[in-house]
Amino acid sequence: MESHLLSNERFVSRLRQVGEERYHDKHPYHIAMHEGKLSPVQLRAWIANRFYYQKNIPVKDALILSKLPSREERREWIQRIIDHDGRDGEEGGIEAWVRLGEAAGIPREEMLDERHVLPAVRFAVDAYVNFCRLQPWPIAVASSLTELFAPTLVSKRIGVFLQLYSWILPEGLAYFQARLHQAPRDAEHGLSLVLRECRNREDQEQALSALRFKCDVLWALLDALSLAYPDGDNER
Ligand SMILES: O=C(O)c1cc(C(=O)O)c2c(n1)C(=O)C(=O)c1cc(C(=O)O)[nH]c1-2
Repeated sequence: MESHLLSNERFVSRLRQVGEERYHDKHPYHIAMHEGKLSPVQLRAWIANRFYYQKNIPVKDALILSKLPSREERREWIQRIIDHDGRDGEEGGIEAWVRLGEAAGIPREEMLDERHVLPAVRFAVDAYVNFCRLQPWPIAVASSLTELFAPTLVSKRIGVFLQLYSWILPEGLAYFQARLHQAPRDAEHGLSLVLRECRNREDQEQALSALRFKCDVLWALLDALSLAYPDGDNER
């Protein structure tokens, strides 16, 4: 393996390359979603399973928060937890995701009691939380850098849902709208921390591996959905 430090420019381009190769927008289930080809059953299954990812995001962010060395860094990072958990007067992303489910016809209690969450989805998401629990914080932060690729996709998804899944009530899309400004801010902050902290090639390679691992988490989630909700099977 090469051992020289990558320039910031080269390092960022390697990080982006990970997304180009294996971000979840390349998964057949995701491609079908964005082509309007998912049945209501398949799309509801995606929403109900992604809820388990959403509810665990602030948990993994709290684990990272607990390791950040300075007050300034914690002050910035804590916003991610507030974005998802909300606070008085702000509903937050988890509640917005429940409302997305309701707009798609999934009763609130069915989202909250996790009855639709597939075992492999649970294992993949738990693996992400545990990765952030166990890894050094700059590597855990690197795993969040899928957020570099999310905004373009989420902005496309708003149009896709409005046009191709018009049976979903448009007020359910508030979650995605909020992410359009939250995700670029989070990605920029995360990237600045990773660039600052990864000061040798080994660290940089670990950060790249962390990002590949995270892409695999998102990919595994869609693999599980493909298996449980194959094309042409609208009964479950
Ligand atoms: O809908 C998506 O395609 C998508 C992808 C990702 C991602 O790439 O991990 C996140 C989100 N959405 C998202 O809404 C979100 O809050 C989020 C937080 C994180 C993270 O790892 O910290 N990823 C993502």
